[in-house]
Amino acid sequence: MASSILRRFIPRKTTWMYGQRMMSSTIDVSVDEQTGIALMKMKRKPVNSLNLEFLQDIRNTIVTLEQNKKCKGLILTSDVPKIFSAGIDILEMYQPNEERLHNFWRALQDMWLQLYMTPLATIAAINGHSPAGGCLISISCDYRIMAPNYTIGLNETLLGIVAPFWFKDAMCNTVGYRETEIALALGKLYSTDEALQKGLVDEVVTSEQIMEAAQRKMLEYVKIPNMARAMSKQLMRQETADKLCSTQDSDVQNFVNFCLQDKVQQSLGFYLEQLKKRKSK
Ligand SMILES: CC/C=C\CCC/C=C/C(=O)SCCNC(=O)CCNC(=O)[C@H](O)C(C)(C)COP(=O)(O)OP(=O)(O)OC[C@H]1O[C@@H](n2cnc3c(N)ncnc32)[C@H](O)[C@@H]1OP(=O)(O)O
Repeated sequence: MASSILRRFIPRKTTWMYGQRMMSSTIDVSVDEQTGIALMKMKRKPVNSLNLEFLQDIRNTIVTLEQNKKCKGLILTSDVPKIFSAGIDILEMYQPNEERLHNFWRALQDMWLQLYMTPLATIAAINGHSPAGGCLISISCDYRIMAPNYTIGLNETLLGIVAPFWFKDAMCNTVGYRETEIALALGKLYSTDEALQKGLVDEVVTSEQIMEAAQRKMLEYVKIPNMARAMSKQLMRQETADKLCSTQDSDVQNFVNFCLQDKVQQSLGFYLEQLKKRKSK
């Protein structure tokens, strides 16, 4: 399965395990050993934005769960009200330290490869807004359930930046070429209903029902013989993952060069200002 990918990365250990519970400062995980279903709640306040350490924590958690023989499925959700994840922490890209910027992008790549190719069945219970990197996490799961009145999409162009090819590939694999082309150009944030209509999410239920719906669907997944299910996933996804695996270093360098451009820094600074202004209105 993803073992060729997994062997290449040895994650930093920051997640603690107490019996069936794992904790870090940004993630809460519990494993139900009867059903084989793990629940991971993201809790990096205020908006679950993805910084270097948070990305490493997410990846470590997936690795640890993969090593737990009793765990077959993972439900990802948020503990922050109304926000699944605000995507990449913009402060990682704005006025960055160059070495950290390298490490940050590598951590994002590694987290994505781990999540996208994990042999665990994965369901995103999207209980809040899910722009950009939040959308990437969602579309990297096997199944998506979303609560009403939130938004999801790859809105990078609105920040004056560009979704990398592997975000684009994951989106294309989910909603198709033409929809992705429109979505990326316009930085489209879909409402929950639009997302369902376009196949960006698979199911819509109320916030109150979302965990029950995710558990119900996950029971369907974990009932399937594990190896057959995991190999089918690999069949669908390996080619996409390999595209990044074979170009990880140059992808990091492209990202760093892109971010360090004055124009990009100006756009990010402007976007951050807008976020603050919006808040004070
Ligand atoms: C070659 C390739 C090059 C580049 C590729 C880069 C790919 C990038 C991928 C990304 O993920 S970029 C990030 C995109 N994310 C967004 O655009 C989301 C922006 N945020 C929002 O829209 C909203 O904050 C919200 C998520 C809808 C939540 O709204 P709410 O009203 O509940 O909160 P508020 O806006 O007041 O935010 C609280 C607090 O958090 C800060 N914040 C929000 N999002 C981010 C973020 N992504 N990174 C860092 N900080 C963020 C916001 O400024 C507020 O801060 P403050 O309390 O200090 O004012």
